[in-house]
Amino acid sequence: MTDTVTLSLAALQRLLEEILLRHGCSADVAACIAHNYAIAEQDGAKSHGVFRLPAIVSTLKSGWLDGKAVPSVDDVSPGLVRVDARNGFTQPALAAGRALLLEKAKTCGIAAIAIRNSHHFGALWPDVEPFARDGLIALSVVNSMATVVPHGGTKPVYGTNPIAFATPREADDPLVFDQASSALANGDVQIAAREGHALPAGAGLDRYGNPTTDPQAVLDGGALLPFGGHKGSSIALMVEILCAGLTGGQFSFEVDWSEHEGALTPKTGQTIIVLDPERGASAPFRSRVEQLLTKLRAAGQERLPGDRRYANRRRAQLNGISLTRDEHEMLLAL
Ligand SMILES: NC(=O)C1=CN([C@@H]2O[C@H](COP(=O)(O)OP(=O)(O)OC[C@H]3O[C@@H](n4cnc5c(N)ncnc54)[C@H](OP(=O)(O)O)[C@@H]3O)[C@@H](O)[C@H]2O)C=CC1
Ligand SMILES: O=C(O)C1=NCCCC1
Repeated sequence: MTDTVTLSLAALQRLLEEILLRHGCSADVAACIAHNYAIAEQDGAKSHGVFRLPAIVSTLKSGWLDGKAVPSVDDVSPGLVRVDARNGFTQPALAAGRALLLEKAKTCGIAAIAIRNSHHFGALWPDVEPFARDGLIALSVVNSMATVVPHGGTKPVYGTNPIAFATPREADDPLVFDQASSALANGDVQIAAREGHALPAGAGLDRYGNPTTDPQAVLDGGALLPFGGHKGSSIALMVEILCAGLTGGQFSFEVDWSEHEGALTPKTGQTIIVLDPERGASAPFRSRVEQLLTKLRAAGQERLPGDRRYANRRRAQLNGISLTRDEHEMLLAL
């Protein structure tokens, strides 16, 4: 018996959809979330692919997250869409406001969507890459639950607060980066604990505020550090302000699921700003992007953000998505 099971994207998506339907999601929500986690797995986002399904199921069972929520979309101004996810996942809330956001960005050249009362438990690039495929630049931020200390502090206040950016290119796939503002994503700490790997130095603190490379010590009441000291800390601060202050959602430190045993997803907010480069740029935008990327390659940067992910995607499109037998059995059990 082999140690892996290979599935097509469609087959993985169907399996995830069935799990979500069985645990109380509506058909629309199940399809949207299954797509999101299947493409994350396909592109090699191990920390935000099928790995997340047990925690999603446990959260749905706890009653903390509403898998049937119907988002409400509010056309606030020529440049702003607000969406109340009504305690559902973020991705269906984004899908509900997306057409209006695109229309505004095309009309004004710039527009934003501010989503609140929303649970984002996945990777951010699936949110921004499609905007770049529609010819727009997109910048997105999400906050989560307090697991990251501010620079110089010992108590967690921030989430791992990722930021993602996508821009169209001349002929290639969009250029996309998507990164936590902490030294590591919490998902990678969980994977390190499960697999018995040490964390890199400078990523975590134990419950007493001492530096540690033990992932379990970080998970048992410890915390993560921002990447790059005060610089990552300020990015996490900005993410909180854009995701909670602006949207009306909660700061990471306000997330309180204590009355919902088994809850693991953060109810916070997400903001995405999109720009139409055809309206704003002073020179042909896409060729200017290519000039910069050519210069980076010439300067010795062999790998651009997104290269690994696109390579995984191409491999999976040819050969299917490979899950370990344990991962596949975990999904079947759910
Ligand atoms: N929902 C939430 O609240 C949270 C979600 N996350 C998600 O976790 C995922 C992982 O985050 P994180 O661990 O910080 O990401 P990584 O550090 O793995 O990667 C960050 C970015 O840098 C790129 N990159 C990595 N290595 C190189 C390199 N050597 N040269 C050039 N570019 C490089 C990656 O491209 P590539 O993709 O091609 O490897 C990616 O765009 C993200 O998808 C994020 O959205 C994280 C925190 C919270
Ligand atoms: O990996 C992380 O860090 C997180 N991912 C999903 C949401 C919570 C934080």
